[in-house]
Amino acid sequence: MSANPFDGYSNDKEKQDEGTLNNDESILLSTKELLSKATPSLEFCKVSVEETVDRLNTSSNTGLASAEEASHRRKEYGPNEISVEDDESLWKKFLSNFIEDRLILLLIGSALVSAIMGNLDDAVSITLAIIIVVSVGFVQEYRSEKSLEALNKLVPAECHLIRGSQEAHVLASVLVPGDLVCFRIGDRIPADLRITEAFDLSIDESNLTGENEPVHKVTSAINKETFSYNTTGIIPLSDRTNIAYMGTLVKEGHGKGIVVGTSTNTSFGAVFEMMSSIEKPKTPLQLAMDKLGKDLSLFSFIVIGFICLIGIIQGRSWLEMFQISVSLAVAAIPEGLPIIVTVTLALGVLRMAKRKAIVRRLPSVETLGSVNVICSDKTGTLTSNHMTVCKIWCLGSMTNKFNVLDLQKTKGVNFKNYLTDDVRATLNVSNICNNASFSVEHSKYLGNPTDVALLEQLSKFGLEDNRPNVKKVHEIPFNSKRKFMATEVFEQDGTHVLYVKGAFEKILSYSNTFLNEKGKTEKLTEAQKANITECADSLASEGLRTLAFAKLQLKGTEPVAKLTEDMVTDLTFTGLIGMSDPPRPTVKPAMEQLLQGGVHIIMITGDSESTAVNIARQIGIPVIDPKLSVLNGEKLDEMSDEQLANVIDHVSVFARATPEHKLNIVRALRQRGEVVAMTGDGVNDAPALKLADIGVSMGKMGTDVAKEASDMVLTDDDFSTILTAIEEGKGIFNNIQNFLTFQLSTSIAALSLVALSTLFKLPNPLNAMQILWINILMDGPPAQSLGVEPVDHEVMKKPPRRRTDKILTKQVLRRLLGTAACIIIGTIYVFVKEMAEDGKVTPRDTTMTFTCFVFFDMFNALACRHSTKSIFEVGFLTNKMFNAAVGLSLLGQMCAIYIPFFQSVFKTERLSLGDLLFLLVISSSVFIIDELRKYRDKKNAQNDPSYYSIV
Ligand SMILES: Nc1ncnc2c1ncn2[C@@H]1O[C@H](COP(=O)(O)OP(=O)(O)OP(=O)(O)O)[C@@H](O)[C@H]1O
Ligand SMILES: [Ca+2]
Repeated sequence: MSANPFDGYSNDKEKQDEGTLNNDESILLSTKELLSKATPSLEFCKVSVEETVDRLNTSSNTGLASAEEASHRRKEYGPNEISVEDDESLWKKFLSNFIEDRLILLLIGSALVSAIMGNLDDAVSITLAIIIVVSVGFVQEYRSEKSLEALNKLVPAECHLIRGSQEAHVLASVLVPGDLVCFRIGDRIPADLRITEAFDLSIDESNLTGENEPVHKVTSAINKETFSYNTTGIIPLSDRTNIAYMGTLVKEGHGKGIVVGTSTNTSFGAVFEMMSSIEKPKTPLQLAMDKLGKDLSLFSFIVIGFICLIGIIQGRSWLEMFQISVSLAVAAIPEGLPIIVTVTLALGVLRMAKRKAIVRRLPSVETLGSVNVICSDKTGTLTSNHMTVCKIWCLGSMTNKFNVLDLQKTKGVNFKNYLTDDVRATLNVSNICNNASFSVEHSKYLGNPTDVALLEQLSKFGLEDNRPNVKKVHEIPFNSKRKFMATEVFEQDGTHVLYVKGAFEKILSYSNTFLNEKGKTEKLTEAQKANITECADSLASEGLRTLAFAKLQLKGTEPVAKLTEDMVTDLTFTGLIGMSDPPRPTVKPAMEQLLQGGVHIIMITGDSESTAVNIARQIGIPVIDPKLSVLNGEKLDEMSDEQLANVIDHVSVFARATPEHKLNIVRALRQRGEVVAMTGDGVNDAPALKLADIGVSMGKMGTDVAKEASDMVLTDDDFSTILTAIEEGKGIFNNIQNFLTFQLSTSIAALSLVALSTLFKLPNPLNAMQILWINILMDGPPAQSLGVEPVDHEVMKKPPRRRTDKILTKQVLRRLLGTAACIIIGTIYVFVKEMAEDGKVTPRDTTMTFTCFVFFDMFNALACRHSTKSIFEVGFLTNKMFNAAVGLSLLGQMCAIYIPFFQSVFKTERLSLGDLLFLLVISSSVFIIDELRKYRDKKNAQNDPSYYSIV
């Protein structure tokens, strides 16, 4: 659906098996050539960092010198955006509609035949009708295109830029060659970069190369000789290991790079241009509508063929039969159906965007109404991921869990007095083992929120950022699987130290000594370890995220050759820090509503059990018995998939979960046939977001990786927006059912009317032009306006729709057949009555029949605004577009019977006021009968609490 340059195609989405095309392989094959195009990354991967800096006249520390320089370059290279121009002109598109539709061609043919036979009147009217039919279709198609285009602009890409030694968070479109960009785990690369700094960096390039394994990236230049075997002399993309490509995702570590190529000068730009020419696969609903359309066409063709045959056997005029048949075909075949569905979906999605939920893949709209399990991660989704350090605890100076340094309660206290050696050391580890950085522009720290919180509290103790005074040589970056981070540095005096911070169980299991309040290292006894664990648990059960800090004196004056995880052992524990991250205020009420609607909610978090349970209770996720309702990562590891599937019903909190656990949980749920929504913000959520039926990510604070993997982005980061989205999703579905009821009943009525009159040897009650006009009502504005009916909030009371439920349910079919029957009987009655008066068919008779049908249709549309509620409950004024569409249609009908020119086109006559009133009374029957049905259903369902809509 998207033409967003930063929205790559996913190539491993399991949910694509639902009938949508997965033609990635062919895309990749055909893009191979494009990718070997010589982009700047090819030139720069062969040269050193220094030379890159030189050639682009920039700096690998401070970036481009000034904003003037940048704007100068921007003039030369243009903005870093990829847009696809549609070069076909509107006129061409409009004209092509006349030739592409075979039925329209037939109509044109019949107009020509009429003209040749000297029947100029007919020829003119048919031509006019054709122009109107095509124009209405064209306007709708154009609207659908425009609204789809608007969808693509909803999620702009951002990046972390250093320019003139100032750091800032900016839109990716401002980048120019020479700019210095920082990126870390979870980010999307904003342009083609020559990497200048890399810490354990690996990047997922699958959307460019199709290779699923992330590529390890380095800073050193590529040696030309190594690739001499390649006849073209072009180094393959996957071998340019010092280049970070635009649109790829950082899977591990962090680094910096200099922009070498922007917009179309990147490899992604080349692929994108090609990709945008490929049509997006249709959604299951659209496919179902296409199929329905085809089935109906076949059916109508058979009926029309039959009518035509009988008519000719009866000796009616060839030309008249031909015209009637073709117009009937135009009318009865709901060619407008798929397009109305698309417009309804697209408009619905735009409406959702206004309510802060951006749908990235159209099919999710259909799934929203069926969600019955929501898995949510905690940090950043249920909480705001804005951490504040609350408590510090060190073994030496505080000894037990009742004695904790509380940074919040003791206001007005001078914390400098509490700087015992172990507290100081803990703060120092939290400072050095940290990747957040200060942005002057935003006057705050940017980076991982945990890291940011740790730096923010230093000033309370009168401490400054000590990182400029040490030399960092290696790092093991934090990730959710590892759950710790380690930094190897040389202090100013040359001491060689490893600083470590992370989940307290981890750090504690790697420690065998601790630092006491005097700064002496002591052996850590089992009892003391138990004491630390108890204290960490006590902090966590207050809902605090609890980290442990430790260090290790390293030997030697040279950096270790390679810093690996197994070197993180025999650590000296320094202390614990607890940070608060309170739940978002809107989460609790949203949870209540979801639970009421029968949705099962599961929290899956990387945080500890106690923290998770505390937060779960705060937001109203039921944790009745922690033994049954809470599972942690270790226990999960011991379980088979089957065991997991068996217990999952009772579990509401999963703690210490790794990304794989999150994935397994979602998989287990889906295997049980549940429709799962997963919400998340972090890199650790991405795989599960992808697998879930609907992945929902946070737009403001969420990582690019999570957004990329998700189907829907919440731009306000507010969990309760999911409710809105589900509501809209259900509403859209109802609207589609409603206009289907309207369209199909009209279509069946028109078809049957002509068929019956032919069968009973009556003259045709409607002529070709009249049928075409009815077609415009049926396929055009009135039908479309039913698609924008505002959502009824009560839709949330309805239980989730089953995945397998059809759109045309028995109830819908029964309803539309009933309506059609009513219209047919009413119209035939009027026709026969008029005809009986003088014994032959006069223009007055057809005018009465024609107007009767149109009035019927308008009342039918009114009845179709809601499937179960009376229009008096829904309100006559709640859908403005509907009133406008119906008003216009009626005005059109009046023109058709009162204005001489149109009278000659439609072969009509003026009717008296009495006639109109008579027709209104007859045609309102369809509306009254439907109101009675609604009343009866409501009465019958009075005792059913979930009753909202039986359709
Ligand atoms: N920057 C960091 N450095 C070191 N350790 C960290 C860092 N951030 C988090 N941790 C530790 O790792 C644990 C797991 O973090 P992880 O990112 O997997 O999940 P989370 O963010 O706590 O929760 P959720 O999955 O709900 O978003 C945290 O509870 C914390 O103890
Ligand atoms: Ca998270």
